[in-house]
Amino acid sequence: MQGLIQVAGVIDQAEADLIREEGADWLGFALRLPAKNEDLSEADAAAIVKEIQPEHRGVVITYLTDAEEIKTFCEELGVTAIQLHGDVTGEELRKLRRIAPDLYVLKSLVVKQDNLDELTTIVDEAAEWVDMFITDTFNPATGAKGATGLLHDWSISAELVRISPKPLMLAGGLNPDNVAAAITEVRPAAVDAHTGLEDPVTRRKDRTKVRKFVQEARRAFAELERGAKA
Ligand SMILES: O=C(O)c1ccccc1N[C@@H]1O[C@H](COP(=O)(O)O)[C@@H](O)[C@H]1O
Repeated sequence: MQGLIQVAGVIDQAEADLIREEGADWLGFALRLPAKNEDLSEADAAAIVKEIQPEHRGVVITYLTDAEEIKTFCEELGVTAIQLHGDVTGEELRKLRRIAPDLYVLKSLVVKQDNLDELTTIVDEAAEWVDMFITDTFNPATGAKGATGLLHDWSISAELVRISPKPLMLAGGLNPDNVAAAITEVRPAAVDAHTGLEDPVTRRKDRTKVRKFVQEARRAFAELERGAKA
């Protein structure tokens, strides 16, 4: 699982193809969000997921918090991984593991200014029931907990990497120009980006940005591994 690259916010088949062609591992589909501002329909997402080959993986990014609803939704879409950005309780995470033991669960840790203690408690309570954590940035101006395009204090994510018994994916404002530095500083198992890979005018993924993001991330992960072996 070390050195994994996810690109989030898939809009359509062409974008999914672009992301796979440029070498990212996982594709994130943002669905069932509170503001109902999804980029694609659930039917379109299911059709794209169906075509994803085993070397890649479709991940649903959502604010759902009810274990039964999450399980049913994943089955409907045909996905085997879910990224939970809502305030899902430990009880629901435990239930989800019980009713969907093969579902790969990522739990978000929303980084604010001074909430390391709060996030540490979430890691302690949730680690048994999830497969990976993802740190993402809170935007106090909008209340958004993901796809903000904003960086957060990487020292918080680095500390969470140190204390977490489960691997951690770093997200929040990553782009081709900062992903290598982020990997070097935080030492995550995975990275993930959405808005930093888009063309600002069309709001679609920019092939050159996705390519450079993947290249830079692969290079930085390889350096980490070399350092770990030395
Ligand atoms: O991708 C989305 O639309 C989304 C919506 C709601 C919550 C999370 C979402 N995406 C996640 O946020 C990170 C960071 O985004 P950005 O790079 O800062 O724009 C993204 O990678 C998704 O995992």
